[in-house]
Formats: sequence, structure tokens, C-alpha cells
Amino acid sequence: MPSRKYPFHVNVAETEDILVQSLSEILERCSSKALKNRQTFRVGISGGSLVQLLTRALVASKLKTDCWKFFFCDERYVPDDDNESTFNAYRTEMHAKLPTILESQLIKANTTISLDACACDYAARIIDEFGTSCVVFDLLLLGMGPDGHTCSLFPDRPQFQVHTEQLVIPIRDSPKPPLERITFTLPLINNANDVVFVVTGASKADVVKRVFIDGDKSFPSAWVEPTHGNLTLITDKAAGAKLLSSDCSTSLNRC
Ligand SMILES: O=C(O)[C@H](O)[C@@H](O)[C@H](O)[C@H](O)COP(=O)(O)O
Repeated sequence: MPSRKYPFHVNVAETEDILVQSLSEILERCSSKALKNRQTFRVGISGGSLVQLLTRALVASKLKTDCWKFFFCDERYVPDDDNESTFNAYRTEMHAKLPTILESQLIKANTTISLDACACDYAARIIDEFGTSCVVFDLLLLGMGPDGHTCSLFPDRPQFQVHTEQLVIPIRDSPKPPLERITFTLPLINNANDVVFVVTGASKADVVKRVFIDGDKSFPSAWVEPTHGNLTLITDKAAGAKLLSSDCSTSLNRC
């Protein structure tokens, strides 16, 4: 494993129910820690399978979420009511299963303006919500694709490594459709108190090992290295298969 300057935890969950339970526990721990000091718990969320998994974790946890705000770690540059919109996916899923979460708690991007303006506007919205440009999320929930992308930071794209002051950047050439997106930058991601990857499916087994065990920096996910927070990896059995068979299995939690 690469030497790390931050706490790193791994859970390989035997079943999807156990994975959802791990996620519920993280939500409970991070929200209660945040709400001890402040009135709002601020969490960054991602699309893909996380939409259903997070909704299930929230339903199972029965946590009170009225002081929570949900931000989008990345968003596809499509109208709000488009089937491709991550905001729309959460709105639909939560509306049906978590009716106490109001749409106003989902801080969405304005995709009616130009792509550049959309990224700037979303950064301004975040700064406004935090009341400072030194933005520290309480929790970021990230997915990872089989190509090692996370948020909308894709391999072989120069943007993902940049040392930028920007919190949110536009992406015009995403290899995964749609082409145009906005995404949190690495400095914003790495400034969070807790960053949690939730990765499922056998197609990710190899890249999970290459990112989290080998620390292979050709994958954007391997650049997620919290400066002061914790990094947690939760996988299902299929995505974590090569972790369990590697020499590092003794340092992993199986649950
Ligand atoms: O905008 C997107 O294209 C998705 O949000 C995408 O980035 C997703 O988060 C990962 O590909 C992991 O998705 P799965 O967990 O569904 O594999």
C-alpha cells in the first residue's frame, strides 16, 4: 500500500445490506460530529449507483435530515428535468422514499447558463452557503468508474491534476456521455473532513486494487488524498475481490 499521511479505512461488505448499513453508520457519525459545532451538515453527493445506495442508507438510518444540505460533487450539464441529470435522479428517488427532504436542501447547479458560467456560479453558491471561500465539506460521497474516474475527473484529461484555486471547473470532453459537465476540483475534494468512496461491481475489482493498494496515479481517484480528513473505501464483495486476495487483506475490514 502507498504510505499515507491521512487515516484510511476499508470495508469490504459481504452483502449489499451490509454495505448500506456501513454507509448509514458513516452518515450518522459525520452528521453528529458536524452538528455538534454547527447548525448545518453539508455533504457532497455523486451519481450512478450511489443515488439508490444513499437513499437506502438514509431510509434505513432514520436520521433527522432537516439540517442537512446536499451538494453535487459533479453534475451533467443538462436541464434539471433531463433523465441524465444527477439532481433529477436524486430528486426523483428521494421524493418517493424520503419525503421529508425538501428540494431546497439539494443545492443544484444552474444549467440554464453557459457551461463556464454554470461552474463559476456553482462555486459561488457553495461559497455563499459556507460563508467563506475556505470550503470544508463535512462529508463527500464519491463513486468510481471502471476507468478510475471520480466526480467528473477522467483519466488522460489534464484538468484532473491541476493545482487550481477554483472549487468547480467545467468539463467539455468527458469520455463518458454527456460530454459537458461541471465537477469539484481535487483541492476542494481533498479539503473535506471525510471522503468516502462507495464502489460496487466486478468490473471495478482491478481498478480498486490499482488505485487504493498500488496508488497508481494514472487514475484520478488515486489523487484523492485528504489534507486533514479521513479517507474511507466501502466496496461490495465483487469490487473488493482483489483487495481480499492481496497481501494487504490483513489490514482490511470484512463485514
Ligand atoms: O455522472 C456520471 O457519469 C456518474 O455520476 C459517474 O461519475 C458515476 O458516479 C461513476 O461512474 C460510478 O458509477 P456507478 O457507481 O454506477 O458504477
